Amino acid sequence: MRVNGTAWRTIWPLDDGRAVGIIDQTRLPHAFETLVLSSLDEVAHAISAMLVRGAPLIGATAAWGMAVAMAHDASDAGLDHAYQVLVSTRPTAINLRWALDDMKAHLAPLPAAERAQAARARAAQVCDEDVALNEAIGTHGLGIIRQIAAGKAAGERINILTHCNAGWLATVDWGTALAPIYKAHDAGLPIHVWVDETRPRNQGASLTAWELNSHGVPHTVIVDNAGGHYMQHGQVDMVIVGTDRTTAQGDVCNKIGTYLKALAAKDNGVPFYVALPGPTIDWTVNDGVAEIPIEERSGAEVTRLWGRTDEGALAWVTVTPEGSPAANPAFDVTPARLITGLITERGVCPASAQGLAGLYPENTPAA
Ligand SMILES: CSC[C@H]1O[C@H](OP(=O)(O)O)[C@H](O)[C@@H]1O
Repeated sequence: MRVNGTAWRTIWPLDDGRAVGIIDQTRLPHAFETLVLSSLDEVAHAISAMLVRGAPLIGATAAWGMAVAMAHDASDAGLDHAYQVLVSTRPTAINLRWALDDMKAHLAPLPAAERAQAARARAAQVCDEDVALNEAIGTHGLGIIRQIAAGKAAGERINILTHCNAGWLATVDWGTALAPIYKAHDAGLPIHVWVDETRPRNQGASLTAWELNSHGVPHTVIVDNAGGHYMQHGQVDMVIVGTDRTTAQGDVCNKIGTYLKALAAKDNGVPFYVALPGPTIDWTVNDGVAEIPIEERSGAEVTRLWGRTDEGALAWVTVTPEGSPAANPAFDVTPARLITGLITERGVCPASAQGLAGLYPENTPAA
């Protein structure tokens, strides 16, 4: 995506794959800073500390983490160690395990001397594939937005609510939930986006708003608790969110608060769509609430906020009394029954085993 006229991806190889460059997303929106990750541990920290985040980007970063690791130690022990370090960084987004399993399958059969080059090539392919998947999601999602626009007066604003950040910053490029929005905006449709701030890490207020600002997409940042109110007052034409893991039955695990948005959408007859790239489907689980591990992050993410002071300094502030404990589940699961449709790179389908089987027949067990 372009930032001030310069085309960016969220991650890129350096030093012939012995290092990778990233955008440090913990510094946005107040500072656009890049970092060089030149060791397995630096890559692992970038994922666990959310310098990079978003299911597809976590997978892509892990793939590059394997390439960086192979450049330093391509032995069988080195391969296993790299896998274990990276797979333990964050538990919920299935893209992490998918990418690591993919890399290990490509590398394990090779002689150690060939692994570094093979890892670089496969990691680059994972990134290019992600970009293509997301652009295809954008195209299919644009069709949904056009259908919604057809039901409104010519030129009437189309209001879309999104939660967290599932934009190009959450992927290698294009994004998932925001890809249809970029396509619609670029096609000249009168799009407006309600941006959930998305406590506690404020991926909406800090990242989605920054993305939409950079691309010139009209938007309004709102508190997480305002979405239902706008739906009740006919101010939301559709909801579109991302996903960190979708089950074979169509249950969707996404940023905490997504489930509540889906309940409000159902109650108000607002179409609720999930942008879903194939690698985010976990074909081994069915019941998302029972089976998907929910990451519990530090309570300090709830009790403290990072931002810019009126004097322009970047600082942390504490918003709770000393001694007040805080709980911080990072995701929740939206049951398939609350989802209008899944927007994938292969087309749009119902959130159901049958819907997914129709688009991904190679992954569904024979009847
Ligand atoms: C395109 S998937 C983005 C997905 O990832 C986010 O989680 P996090 O920022 O903690 O990595 C959020 O669930 C987004 O919907």
